[in-house]
This record gives sequence, C-alpha cells and structure tokens, in this order.
Amino acid sequence: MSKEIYENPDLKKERQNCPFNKEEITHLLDGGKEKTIERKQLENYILSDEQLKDAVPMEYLSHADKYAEELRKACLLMHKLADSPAGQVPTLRALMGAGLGSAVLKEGNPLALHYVMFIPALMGQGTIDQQAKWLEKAYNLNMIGTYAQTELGHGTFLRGLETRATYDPKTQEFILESPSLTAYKWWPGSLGKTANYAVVMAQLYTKGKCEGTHPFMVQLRDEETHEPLPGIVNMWLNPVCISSYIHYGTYVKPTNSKLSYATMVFVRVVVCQDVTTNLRKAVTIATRYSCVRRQSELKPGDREPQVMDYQAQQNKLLPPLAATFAFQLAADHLWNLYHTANNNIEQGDLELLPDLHGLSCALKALCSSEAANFVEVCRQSCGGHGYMSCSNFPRIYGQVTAAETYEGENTVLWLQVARYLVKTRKEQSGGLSVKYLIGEEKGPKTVDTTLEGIVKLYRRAAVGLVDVAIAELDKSGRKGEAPHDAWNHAAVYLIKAAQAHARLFVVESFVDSLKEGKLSAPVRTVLSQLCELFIIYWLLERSGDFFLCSNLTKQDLLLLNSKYVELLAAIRPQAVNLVDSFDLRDEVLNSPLGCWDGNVYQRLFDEAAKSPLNQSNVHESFHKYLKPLLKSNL
Ligand SMILES: CCCCC/C=C\C/C=C\C/C=C\C/C=C\C/C=C\CC/C=C/C(=O)SCCNC(=O)CCNC(=O)[C@H](O)C(C)(C)COP(=O)(O)OP(=O)(O)OC[C@H]1O[C@@H](n2cnc3c(N)ncnc32)[C@H](O)[C@@H]1OP(=O)(O)O
Ligand SMILES: Cc1cc2nc3c(=O)[nH]c(=O)nc-3n(C[C@H](O)[C@H](O)[C@H](O)COP(=O)(O)OP(=O)(O)OC[C@H]3O[C@@H](n4cnc5c(N)ncnc54)[C@H](O)[C@@H]3O)c2cc1C
Repeated sequence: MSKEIYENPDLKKERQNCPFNKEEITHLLDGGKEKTIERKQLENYILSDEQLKDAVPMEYLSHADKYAEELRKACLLMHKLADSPAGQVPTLRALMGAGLGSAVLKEGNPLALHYVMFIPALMGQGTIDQQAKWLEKAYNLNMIGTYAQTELGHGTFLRGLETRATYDPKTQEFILESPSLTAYKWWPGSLGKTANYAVVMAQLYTKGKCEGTHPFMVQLRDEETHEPLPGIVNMWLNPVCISSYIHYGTYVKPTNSKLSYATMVFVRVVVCQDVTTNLRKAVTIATRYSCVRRQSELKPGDREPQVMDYQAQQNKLLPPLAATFAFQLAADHLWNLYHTANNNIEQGDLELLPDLHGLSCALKALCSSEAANFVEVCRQSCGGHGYMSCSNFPRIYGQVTAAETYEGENTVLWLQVARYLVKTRKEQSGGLSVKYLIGEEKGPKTVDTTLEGIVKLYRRAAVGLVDVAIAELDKSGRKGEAPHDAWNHAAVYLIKAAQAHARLFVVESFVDSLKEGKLSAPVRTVLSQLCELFIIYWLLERSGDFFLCSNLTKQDLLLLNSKYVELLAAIRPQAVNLVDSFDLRDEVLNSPLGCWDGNVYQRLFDEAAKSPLNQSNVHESFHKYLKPLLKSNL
C-alpha cells in the first residue's frame, strides 16, 4: 500500500487554489522549460547517488575529517561529470555554486577554485600556446589549480602586493619570491592541501623596473607525491608568466593594464547569481516555517495564528522574497553584458570594460550586502529554531557574508563604482550606465507614486547623488585639497552615489523584465506586486536619498507607506506558492524548518538525535569533571 505522504495541513491549505502556474515561474528563473528539465535531471542524477550522502552530519566531524569527506565527494562528483545528463559546463556551474553543489558539499568544494578562478584565469589571460599547454591538462584534472593573489599584508591594494617575479634574461626564467612574512600568499582556496598549481599574482620586475602585477603559472607540489616543491616557502620556482608581455627579454606593455583584473570581473558576475541562490534558500526555509509555526494570540480567544499572519513577519519576509526576483533578473542582465563585453574584448574592443567593471562591482557589492542582511532577517524570523546549526541558516549566512569580502571588499568596490560614475558624469561619455547619468529626468521634480513615477525617483537619486559627490570633490578642490584627500573626504557621498546607482540598475532590470517578459496574466500580476513592493521598500528604507534629490514630500511618503502595507497583505496568500516556484529540493535546502512537507517538529527531533552527545544518557565527561566538582563542596 502506498505510504501516505505527510503534508502539514497549514502548508496544504496555503497551496490550495494557487492563482498562477508555479512552473511558469520555475521556467522563468531557470531560463526556460528545457533548462528546468535539464536541472531536474541533473539533480536526480547527483542526489540519488548514495555515495554522495553524509553518513553523519558534517558538523560532528573534525576539521581534518570534514576536509577528507568533502574531498572524497568532490572527486566522486568529478568522476560523475563525464556521464552528466546536462553536459560539462552546466554541470560544473551547478556543482560550484550554492544550489546543487552545496547540497552535496556542505562545508565547501575543495575543487571550486580550480573551476571558478584558475581555469577562467587561463582562458582570459593565457596566450594561445599557454592555453594549448595548460587548459586541456586543467580540464582533464591532470592538475588542480588555484588563484593566489591575496597576501597576509594585502588583499585589496593590488599595486601593494609584495610577491616579486624577477625576470632573468640570461636563463629566461622568472624568479618568484616572497620577500617578507606579509608577502605570504594567504586566503587562496585549495592552496593549503589540494592544489598543485596556482596562478600567482606578482609584481613583475625586469631590467630593474617594476612593471606592476602580472599573473604567473606556478607549480606548487610534486604531481606524484603531492609534496611541496623544494623551496616552496621562499619560492624559487620555475613559474611561467601567463600572458605574453616578455618578448625576447623586452617587456611589452599590454594593450590594457586592466586586463589582468579580468578574472575578478568574471567571479563578481557569478557571485551575484550565487548569493541570490543562497537568498532563495533562506527565504524558502523562513516562509514555509512561518506558515507552519503557530505562536501567540492575534485575536483574543482564537487559536494561535500562523506567524506569517503577523504584518511584522510579512514585513520581514516579503521584501527578501521580492529581492530574489530582483537580484536574479539583474544578475541575468549583468551576465549578458559580461558575455557581450568579453566577446568584444577578444576582438580587441575594450570599450565596454569600464561599464562592465562598474556594474559588476556595483551588483556584487549590492547583492552580497543585501542578501547578507536579508538572510539574517530570515534567520531571526524563525526564532530559536532558526539559530540551530541544522536550520542551515548559519551556513547560508557564512556563505553570503564571505561574498561581501572576497572578490573585492564591498567598500572598495563601491568606491570603484563611484570612480567610474564621477568620470562618466564629468566626461558625459561612457557606455551603458551613461543612460542613467545623461538620460536624467528633465522637467519638474513633482512626484507621482505610480511604478513609472517611482522609477523616475530612483533615476533622480542616482544622478543627484553623483552630482552631490562631485560638488563635494569640487568644494575640497577649491579649498586647495589634493585630489586624493578630496576623494577620501567625500567617501561617504561617493558610496551613497554608488549604491543609488546600483539600486537603479536593479530596479530598472526588474521593471524592464516584466515589460519584456512573455508572462501569463496571473504570473505578471504577482510579479508586478513583488516588483512594486520591493521598489517601495527600498525607497522607504533610503528615503533620505530621495528627499535630497527630488520634491518627495511627507505626504508622498505616507501614501507610499500605505501602498506598501497593502501590498504585504496582497502578496501574503501567495508566499508559499512563490517559494514553491523556486523548486528547491529538500536536499538543497538542507533544513528541517524548510522541508516541503512542513513536518518540522519531527525532523528537528530526528536531527537532534543524530548528535553524538545524544548517543548515551550520561557523557563520560560527567565522571571526569562534573562529579568531582559536585563532590568538592566548593
Ligand atoms: C571552466 C568552466 C567554469 C564552470 C563554472 C565556474 C564558475 C561559475 C559557476 C559557479 C560559481 C558560483 C559561485 C562562485 C562563488 C564563489 C566564488 C568562489 C570563490 C571565491 C574565492 C575568492 C577569490 C578572491 O577573493 S580573489 C582576490 C580578489 N581580490 C580583489 O578583488 C582585489 C580588490 N581590489 C582591487 O580590485 C583593487 O583595489 C583595484 C580596484 C584594482 C584598485 O586598485 P588600483 O590599482 O588602486 O586601481 P585604481 O587606481 O583604483 O583603478 C585603476 C584603473 O583600473 C580600473 N579597474 C580596476 N579594477 C578593474 C577591473 N577589475 N576590471 C577593469 N578595470 C578595473 C579602474 O576603473 C581604473 O580605471 P580608470 O583609471 O580608467 O578610472
Ligand atoms: C572566504 C574567502 C575566500 C577567499 N578566497 C581567496 C582566493 O581564493 N584567492 C585570493 O587571492 N584571495 C581570496 N580571498 C581574499 C579576499 O580577496 C580579500 O580578503 C579581499 O580582497 C579583501 O582584502 P583584505 O583582506 O586585504 O581587506 P582590507 O582591504 O585590508 O580591508 C580592511 C578594511 O580596509 C578598508 N579599505 C581597504 N582599502 C580601502 C580603500 N582604498 N578605501 C577605503 N577603505 C579601504 C576595507 O573597506 C575594510 O573595511 C578570500 C577571502 C575570503 C573571506
């Protein structure tokens, strides 16, 4: 007899009479029906493999055992890659990120850097000959690489990196050395125990002159024994300069000194998608749990309500729910820009590189910081159970907050965006973003609180805050301050301008996607409600920016507040159906709070029972420590 599938009655009720086709949203997020089919096939292919399941929860293993277990599974995944139903690159993309990858490798993928940075560095910066030599070896996993740029003393300031690569024209070799403790490469993933090669960023010295940071291929470990090569600490290795700037002993300047930064742009672009996947997981867990959890008393004498029925809970969870769509659509736009710019760069056309740099910094900083804040709100919305390790919130939060630092610490990236905006605004030149800066809203600054009217407010804030920052820079300049001091003294304004520009890009992406998208009426309705909720939410959160740059009044704000709470109530009935549309399997959510069937309490209990401490009534430490204390009559 088929086993009755349990479904929490509250969740079951939430799912009744869904007014839109959930699969239509699933296909939208996957990039089409075929992509959804491919993703589900790949998930079944990977998640059905018993060898990829954890015998015990990872949190109960030692550090070394965690590493060994993750490496075992990562290597098994690579063996499965060849037979993957989705093909190599889509499978790798799925296995390297926060979705399917983290369902199997919960503590991290020891091979991630090989695919996320090492191979992209070879593809983006190696010469044809170098690619012929290294790419096949890397693709065939006959070598494991990482990307070693950050040092103990420097991560942000690349011009301050201390690792030196000195070219010896006699031997036609590069001598790599770490001249000081602070020059030690620190942080590169896989560098400690896994990688046997690395792309090492070092200051190139030739004929006594420093030519700045360049990438070098360096072998770290013996390919047979995996022992570090001799002198690995004070590297005197046989590195190869990736990219051909030394021709017959003479340094040839690259067409563009910024190309060596290209790898970082790629990762910043994919990070936007990755933090959005993590945010989708957190929102799904918190939303389902908030419809299962009943607590307190809303109406005197009534049954305890679902906590999702508190407006305060809706205010916590519906903006992040809306953000998952906003960030996904913006990340899709950025991904398309990346491909266009990259194809142009391969033809020698670098015109879009500043736009790509500006927007990738903006979106990476915005999505990672907003996702980190929203994930913490989701965690808090689940009360005590949200604090448990098994809720998966601690791991998700650790992953999204890491993204605020790696691939460019967010503040540094905001200032890069500001540098790009100030330059673009002053020169009235540049590409993509210029439409925001030049196409500024003309005419009276009266406010209308329609969707179009609100988008115009975002444009006014984006342009207006750049102008405020420029005015600050000019004021400092008139006082005789040097440009670098003026820049530092305007940092607060510059960062606000950068953030307003990033928000405008996300808002425009969301609105434009709804205009362009071929959506059914019910899906368009619910996504439009989410879009309006989100852009009003951000406006209310940043109302100072809008007061500064438009004729927004207190009356307008009160009206927008009313609209906001109306939208909370309108979207609330569809919250579970919307997160169901993400189609995140329980194994990917990896949380008893967020499981599809809502059987939360039994799953929490089962998880707690897995703890080694719960394998006996009295732990041995009682006899060693507690009992003597109890007898000691202190
Ligand atoms: C092979 C198949 C692949 C399959 C799939 C693989 C992957 C994808 C799929 C899934 C992956 C999913 C998720 C990934 C998840 C996580 C990622 C994994 C691991 C993360 C590991 C982390 C790695 C790292 O952190 S690496 C180290 C990163 N470090 C940094 O980013 C340093 C940040 N600092 C800087 O960038 C510098 O401070 C600076 C910005 C360069 C400033 O330095 P400075 O010299 O002072 O420059 P400026 O004077 O300010 O500017 C000079 C000039 O240059 C321009 N510029 C600066 N940077 C760039 C750039 N990056 N691109 C272009 N142009 C740049 C700048 O605008 C200025 O120009 P101007 O003079 O014209 O104004
Ligand atoms: C999980 C993780 C994985 C990583 N993986 C890798 C890897 O695989 N390979 C690799 O090479 N690196 C890696 N990194 C290192 C990472 O790239 C650096 O930590 C990052 O670039 C920040 O640099 P930093 O640590 O020097 O911070 P710092 O720049 O020292 O930041 C400290 C403070 O100084 C501020 N600051 C610095 N410069 C400025 C400025 N110009 N203006 C204003 N404020 C400033 C920052 O905003 C910050 O508040 C990883 C880091 C993490 C957390």
